[in-house]
Parts: sequence; C-alpha cells; structure tokens
Amino acid sequence: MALSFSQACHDSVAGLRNSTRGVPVTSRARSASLRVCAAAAEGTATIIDGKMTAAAIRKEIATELAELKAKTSKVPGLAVVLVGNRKDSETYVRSKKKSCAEVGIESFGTELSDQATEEEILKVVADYNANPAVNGILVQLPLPKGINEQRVLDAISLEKDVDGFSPENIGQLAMRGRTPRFVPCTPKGCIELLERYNVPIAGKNAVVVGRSNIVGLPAALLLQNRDATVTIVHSRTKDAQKICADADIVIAALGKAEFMTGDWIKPGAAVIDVGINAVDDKTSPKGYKLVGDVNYKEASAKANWITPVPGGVGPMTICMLLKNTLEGFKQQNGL
Ligand SMILES: NC(=O)C1=CN([C@@H]2O[C@H](COP(=O)(O)OP(=O)(O)OC[C@H]3O[C@@H](n4cnc5c(N)ncnc54)[C@H](OP(=O)(O)O)[C@@H]3O)[C@@H](O)[C@H]2O)C=CC1
Ligand SMILES: Nc1nc(=O)c2c([nH]1)NC[C@@H]1CN(c3ccc(C(=O)N[C@@H](CCC(=O)O)C(=O)O)cc3)C=[N+]21
Ligand SMILES: [Mg+2]
Repeated sequence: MALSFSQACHDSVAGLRNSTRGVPVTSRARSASLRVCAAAAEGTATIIDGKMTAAAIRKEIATELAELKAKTSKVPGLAVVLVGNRKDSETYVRSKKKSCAEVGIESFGTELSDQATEEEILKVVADYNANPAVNGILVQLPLPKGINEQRVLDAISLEKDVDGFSPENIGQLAMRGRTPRFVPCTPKGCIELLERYNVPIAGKNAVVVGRSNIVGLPAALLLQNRDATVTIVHSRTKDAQKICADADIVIAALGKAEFMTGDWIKPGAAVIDVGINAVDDKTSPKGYKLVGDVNYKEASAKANWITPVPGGVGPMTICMLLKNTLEGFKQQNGL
C-alpha cells in the first residue's frame, strides 16, 4: 500500500511539472501537492479542488472572451429559464448569473411561476431561439409536475443547446469519429478535473454509478472516448459494490447521500462525486449541509484522488456552462 501511494505521488508530481493546461502548474499548487503527497503516505487522498479549478478556467474564459469582444464588438449571451420556486434551483440560477457577469457573458433570464403552462414555457424558449444576442439556452430542471420536460428541451434549437441534452448531441457523443456541438456540462467538468489532475484514463477500469441522460450516460461515453473500459452501474445492477471496488476511476451519480462507503472504493482509485444531497445539520445556520453520494471520510482514506462536496464537481458544472456558451458564440458567429 505504501509503495503504491508513493508511486502515485511521484507520478502526480511529475505530471504537475509537465502540465501545460491546468491549474496545478502554479508553484503554490505544486508545493501544496507535495504536502498532500506527504499525507498520502498515511492514506489520505489528493483533494481535487473543483472550486479552484473552476476559478482558473473562468480566467481563461474571460481572457478569450475579451479578445473576441475586441475583434467583434459582441459578447456571448446565456439565457436561463426558471420555472417554479425550488430553493435549490433558485440558488443554481443565481450562481450561474454571477459567474456569467464575472467572465463577461451577458445573462438573460426568465422566471415563471410553478403555475406556468407548457405553452408559456415553449413561447419563452422560442423567443430566445430567435434572439441573436442569445447564444445559449438553459431550462433549469426539474420542471414542475405536469410539464412535459422532453417537449420543452426538444424546443431548444440545437445551436443553442449549451446543456448538450439533445438526442442529436448525445448521439454525436456516442458515435466514434463524430464531434458533438456541446458536451454536457457536468460530465465535461468531471473529465476536465481528471485531466487537470493528471489522472490516467486510457486503459483504466472506470465505473459510472447512475445512467441518467444528463450525468451518468454522457459521463460513461466521455470516459469511453478516452479509452477507459467503462461499466455503468444502476439500481438494478447486481453486486454494484463489488464492481465499483474494482474501479480505477469511479464517477458517482446516483443521488443518495453518502451511499458509497469505503468498501466500494479500490485503494488508489480516483473518486469523482457528482452527488449533491442536502441532509439535516442542526449545527449549520441553514439547518442543512450538502453531502455527496460517497462517504467522503471513508473513501478519502482509500482513494488517491477525490472530489469534495461542496467544492468539487458543482462549481465545474457552472464553469463548463460558461465554456459551452462561449463555444456557441464562436460557432454562431463563424469564429
Ligand atoms: N454536481 C453537479 O453539477 C450535479 C449534481 N447532480 C447530482 O447528481 C446526482 C445524480 O443526478 P441525476 O443523474 O440527475 O439523478 P437521477 O435520479 O436522474 O439518476 C440516478 C441514477 O442512479 C441510479 N441509482 C439509484 N440508486 C442506485 C443504487 N442504489 N445503486 C446504483 N445505482 C443507483 C439510478 O438507476 P435507475 O436508472 O435504474 O433508476 C439512476 O440511473 C444527484 O445527487 C444530483 O443532485 C446532478 C446534476 C449536476
Ligand atoms: N438544465 C439543467 N442543467 C444543469 O446543469 C442542472 C439542472 N438543469 N438542474 C439541476 C442540476 C444540478 N446542477 C448543479 C450545478 C451547480 C452546483 C454547484 O455549484 N454546487 C456547489 C454548491 C452550491 C450550494 O451551496 O448550494 C458545490 O457543489 O460546491 C450543483 C448542482 C446543475 N444542474
Ligand atoms: Mg432526474
């Protein structure tokens, strides 16, 4: 065990030195990583810092955007459609607007009551489809009961589908040799974290827990595209724990608080925890705290890399949305 940890530390520090694209190249991060490696010998994982990585990527986006603005006198626009008054959705939408402002994306937003009809929602989407200042459209999910989610999502024009949820887009993602217009934000953020922390993917066993259209399925496709050997585990899978315990990379997206305990994790694995679950916490002023789908304490004692919740995949999702909006702007303006 000690040997494999020290080998991993060596690899990871070498990777940082060679890295040309990521956050971890700064000397501060490098020395932080060396400190982390000292801890790893005692069985503590390198914490994959999604908050810091997202902040660094936002800088990259802001720089590119400023250059394009100087050239075209235009800025990208993102429209977010929020229906109803779910507290969590309101939080995400606020956070998206704030991030847009930070990088220089113009945000558009429409908020409808939970009584809105499907036709009203479709009208909002149609107006954004027709608005040339809007390069990306996101309809916040879930929509209120009684609304046909699929019908609303299908109304978003393919050019502006920055969530990347359309069947056309998922099809492109699944087929070899094809390039999707937009890679779905959460899975794209997971891969970006693995790559920026130099976690090897090709030839590794990767297990994705969950098969939703928005997280599990596209995450599995992205890993497969990077030559991992991918297994998808879902609620009907037999021996899910045993399958996970053989994984070099685990992406957890099942939506159950701290469900995956230490015995689900292979020593030395990379654990990407997508889950966002609110659990009661009397000691917090809000009365709740957020936890992932993985038992962080137990898993971090076995893994070599792990994402925290909060501060892991969540901030990356929003950051990838900004990136996709910039991408859409470039595509739509022939840049
Ligand atoms: N950090 C972020 O940016 C984001 C976080 N999330 C979070 O990620 C989690 C997953 O979200 P989402 O994909 O939308 O969830 P869904 O509820 O749509 O899908 C959950 C998946 O997990 C599977 N599953 C459920 N229980 C088990 C189990 N015991 N063992 C194995 N598989 C199981 C389900 O199987 P089956 O198909 O058989 O029902 C399903 O495929 C949630 O916590 C959500 O809040 C979501 C989006 C973005
Ligand atoms: N059309 C659509 N696209 C989405 O991408 C989409 C969606 N609908 N519906 C809901 C899920 C969930 N999701 C999150 C985004 C950011 C955080 C995030 O930033 N989380 C912070 C904590 C935020 C907090 O404190 O509440 C963190 O993990 O650090 C979490 C979850 C996007 N989703
Ligand atoms: Mg769902």
